[in-house]
Amino acid sequence: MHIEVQPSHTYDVSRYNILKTSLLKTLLEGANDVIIKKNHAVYFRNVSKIYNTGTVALNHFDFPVEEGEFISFLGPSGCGKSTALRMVAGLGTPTSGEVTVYGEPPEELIKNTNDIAFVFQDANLLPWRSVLDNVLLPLELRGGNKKENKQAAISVLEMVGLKDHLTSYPRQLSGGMKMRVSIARALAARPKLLLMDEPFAALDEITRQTLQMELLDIWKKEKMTVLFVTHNVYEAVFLSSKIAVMSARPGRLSSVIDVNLPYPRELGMRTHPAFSDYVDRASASLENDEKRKETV
Ligand SMILES: Nc1ncnc2c1ncn2[C@@H]1O[C@H](COP(=O)(O)OP(=O)(O)OP(=O)(O)O)[C@@H](O)[C@H]1O
Repeated sequence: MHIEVQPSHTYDVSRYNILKTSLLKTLLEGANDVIIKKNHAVYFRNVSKIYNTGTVALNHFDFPVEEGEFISFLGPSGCGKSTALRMVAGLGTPTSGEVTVYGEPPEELIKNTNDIAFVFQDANLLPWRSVLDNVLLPLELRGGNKKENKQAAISVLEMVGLKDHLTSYPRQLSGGMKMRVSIARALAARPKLLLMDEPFAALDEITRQTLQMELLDIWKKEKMTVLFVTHNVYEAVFLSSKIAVMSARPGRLSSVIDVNLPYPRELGMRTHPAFSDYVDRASASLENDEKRKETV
């Protein structure tokens, strides 16, 4: 006999143990193969994506993401990182295979919940709205209590260090500040899953490092799952609990690297030999893939 168990979205240890106990009973009564599935925030199951131009952006991409992880998608330009991320946000569907978020189609969650939020490389702020009003926008679109919405927006703006700029306009902000507003806007509705597509790529190195630290703080505080697209090996190692290295187009999963460096991560960590080892492993995985491609 073969039994599969999918625990509910919210990880509840006591329920899980009761489940295990009753399964054990079943097992003793005759089952011989029990699989307890982990809670998955996102699951790419054998996903392929062929655009109508004929471009194969993803090819049999298979990757589970557990709740609470910080995952980076690392890979060369055009390998399908954004395509994969956009599908998780319900912006595009697989040609074959399946993407689920908390076991459901992402379009359903986008329609019915605030569970998924997206931060793009460009902050995409509305120039005629103040910082506070930009962050309020998605909350207003969802309706709800005006006073509570305002409180929620102010609270996330405090979290990203912008509480003194509520009435400023985007033209008065630096690139780093604009990105902070964009992150605050994504966080305002307290998503469970934050999707980030090269959010720091256009920033100078110092601002990028500061925002990386702040993002890790927020991730820990909010207990979210983060999917983060980057080309940058150092950024991937510094931020991630796990790196999904993708091969050049058509995008496949080339390797998965568990980054077992402790959190909180300090900037000084970048000079540690263990950090360099992970950078070497991720770089080697990217290079091997390039070589494989050349010999095909
Ligand atoms: N809407 C589209 N129609 C046709 N082709 C597309 C579309 N979007 C992306 N592509 C192609 O699919 C491939 C993967 O694109 P994608 O943007 O997912 O890659 P990426 O890894 O995120 O690249 P980059 O790191 O340069 O942003 C590329 O060849 C791209 O040109």
